[in-house]
Amino acid sequence: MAPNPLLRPTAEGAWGQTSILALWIPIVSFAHVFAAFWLLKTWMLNSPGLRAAARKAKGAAPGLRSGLGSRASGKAELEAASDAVAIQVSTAHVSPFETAGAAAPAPAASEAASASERGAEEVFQALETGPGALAVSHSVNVAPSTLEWQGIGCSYNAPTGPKEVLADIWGIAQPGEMQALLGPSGAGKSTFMDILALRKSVGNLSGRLLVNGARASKRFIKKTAYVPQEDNFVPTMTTWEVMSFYADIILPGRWSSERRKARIREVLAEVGLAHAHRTIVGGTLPGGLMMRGLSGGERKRLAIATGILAAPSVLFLDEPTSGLDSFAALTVMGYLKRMVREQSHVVIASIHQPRSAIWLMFDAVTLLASGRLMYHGPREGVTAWFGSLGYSYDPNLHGVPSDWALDLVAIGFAKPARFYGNTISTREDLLSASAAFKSHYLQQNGLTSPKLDGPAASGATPGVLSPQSHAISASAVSADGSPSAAVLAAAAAGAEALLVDGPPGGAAGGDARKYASSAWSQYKTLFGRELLSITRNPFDVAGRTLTFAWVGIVMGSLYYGTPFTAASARSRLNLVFMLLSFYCLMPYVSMGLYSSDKKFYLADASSQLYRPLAYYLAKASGAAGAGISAITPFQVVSACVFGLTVYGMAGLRPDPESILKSGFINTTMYLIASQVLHACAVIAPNQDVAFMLSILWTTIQLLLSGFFVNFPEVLLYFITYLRYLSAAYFSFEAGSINEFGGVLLSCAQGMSDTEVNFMLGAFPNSSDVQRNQINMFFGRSDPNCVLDTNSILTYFNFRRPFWMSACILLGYLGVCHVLTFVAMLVAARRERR
Ligand SMILES: Nc1ncnc2c1ncn2[C@@H]1O[C@H](COP(=O)(O)OP(=O)(O)OP(=O)(O)O)[C@@H](O)[C@H]1O
Repeated sequence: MAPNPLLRPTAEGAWGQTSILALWIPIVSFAHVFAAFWLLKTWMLNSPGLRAAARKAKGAAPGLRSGLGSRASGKAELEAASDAVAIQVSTAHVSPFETAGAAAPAPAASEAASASERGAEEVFQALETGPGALAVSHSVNVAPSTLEWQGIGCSYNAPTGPKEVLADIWGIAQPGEMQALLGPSGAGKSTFMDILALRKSVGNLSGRLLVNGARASKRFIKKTAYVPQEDNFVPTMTTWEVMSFYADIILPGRWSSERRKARIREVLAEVGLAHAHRTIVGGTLPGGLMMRGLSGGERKRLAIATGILAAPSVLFLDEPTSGLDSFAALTVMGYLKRMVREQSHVVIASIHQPRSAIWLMFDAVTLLASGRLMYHGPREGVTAWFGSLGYSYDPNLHGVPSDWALDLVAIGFAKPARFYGNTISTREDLLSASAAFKSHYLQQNGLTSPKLDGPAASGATPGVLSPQSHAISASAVSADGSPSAAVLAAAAAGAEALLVDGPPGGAAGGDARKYASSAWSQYKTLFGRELLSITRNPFDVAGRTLTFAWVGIVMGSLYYGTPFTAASARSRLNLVFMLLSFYCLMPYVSMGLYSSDKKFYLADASSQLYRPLAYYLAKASGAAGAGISAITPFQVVSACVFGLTVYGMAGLRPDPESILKSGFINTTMYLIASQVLHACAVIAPNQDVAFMLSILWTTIQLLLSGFFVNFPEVLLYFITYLRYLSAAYFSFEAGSINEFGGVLLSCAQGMSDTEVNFMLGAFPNSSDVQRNQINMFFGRSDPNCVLDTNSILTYFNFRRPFWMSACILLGYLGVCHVLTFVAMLVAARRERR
């Protein structure tokens, strides 16, 4: 028999004899040094004194040294930033109480003066004492836009039949106007706001949406900003970094880095956050760790700051005061009010029970109830309008008019007259009050109700309403055939700039290309955000690396120094399989992270912030999602730490080529499993379903890997073809070929009865002659006895060359990526709003 270099006839199976010390000791050491580095980082992040010292040593501000390349900014620069802001401020205070007024009905006498005075005092206090108390001059102009909506309706196809949630809603919002969207819970406020913001992609929608008198096109979405109730910031990023991220994504690509920074400083000063530029946002990390950062009010102002960064014409805010205490709510609204006045944004904010001072900041109000329009117009006119219907407002009895209006239109519960006075209490009353208002509104504005032909437009179109329905049609104009006066006024004011590229003065808000920045720039920015979220959560990286290393050490200890004898065939086979099973299972620790990643993406996708492909590539090439530490390089490190530790300790095939091949197969298997779990998280509507899908996949992987089931023995053989869906099957094949291909193991000492029985059991289909040979050769000692492990490969029918299995696995990984990307696109469309 030809001597085989891998054959170790003298191997006795002694401790350590075959373990590869030169492999596992460096790997385990590396894992601990690597983890120690990240633990040190954790310690530094949590020790303000150390941080300050490090900053001093480097002469830079870490809060601004973001790792986002061009976003980096030093201490000197920040100080310059503060100076710049100081230079830009003027001393003009803006009263939040100026009203739009002219066309407003006479204010009800009942708008309690005391409330007004109290509110005014508090608001001034808030605006004067805040860090951004002074009015800031602006380097970017807002393209003024008038938004008008006519006969907006929305219904859903519920199992019980069509469910109408909005019907025939009319109104208009002018530049520089702050509008409140009020209504009892379930009135349809969010639905309505989503429609106005062109962010509604489900439901049957009808009506018209006009911007400066022309149909609202898909591009209008770029002129709007939507500040959701729950913000979507990476908790570990600082205020400055969050702003830089958005600046890089939504400000025009042609802007220089300096100009971007200047704009950020300007906006932070505007919302009173200049002092908090280094503060981290804070909140709960995907892993559950809570980080302290900005206060609730500051966080809300940061959300507003990101909203106004690109100077949108229309800013939508969903419950901007929710979760804030009364003073923080007032401060937020005060900043908003000033900004609206200075910059001519249109602000539409849904709001629940505003305190009187906040109520007084609104110029106009839209009141909805049960999906019907109850009132739309100047704030001061609410009481007068309902008074004209016989529902009179008594300030002593009803308090703030907004509270009264909400109580008035809420039906479905008892409203004793002694508390509520004359009130709307039945659906009939509500419908009749709504019809009265609609007819009053149309008459006042010289409009006629449009006859909407055919079925309502489907929400599947990005423009929300069908394109033809956006146009001013004959039925959507005033009674004399011309567009409504407000629309004409806005158009005459030059607000047409909204829908054309490059507004006068190069305002950011006017760039109507679908994306402000190039794909490459978006990729870099997104990659930077992912990387930053990792480096700011170092404990996670350290924890994962150590987990992998120690699980590897435990497993490696169990198989330590597996001898190169025929008796070790079973252990070696088991190890090859256990390694790949481990790689199938380990990604489950990241499922929560994959789900939170989806949330991040969907929120950004609804605003069309960046190209989905840029996001995906940033993630695939470097990161697995905002806030996720399992980025691909880290995944590779973890996978290698575990696999090579076990490999070295157990002493699998020791030549470098086999070690590399094993590392490749195991890492690829791990990446595939991670990718499949990620895809499941994207496809599934919730995490429970994601787990179910993933478990189904993992079960198929392991069952059909070939380790548990001897395929030729399966009665329903056709089912075994499912093995071609199993990446574990190909991994097991490649791993086995790598370990056993062309290897002769010594059986010089003979085998114990147990080992002989295993050999017999391992090859159940062997002929009697072969069984006798096994007994004869392995059952007694013979210096020339060898086991040709190719017989193991033949038994499992593993014939594919290693390179072919490797290519199949790479293809599998590629398909998983494509599927995940497509699933993301579909989810963004399906689950948008
Ligand atoms: N996808 C949907 N399918 C069916 N009904 C829906 C759907 N989305 C919303 N609705 C229903 O539409 C109605 C209006 O919901 P919406 O969220 O707009 O109300 P809201 O005024 O914002 O309420 P809240 O103040 O409680 O947030 C509710 O009855 C809600 O159940």
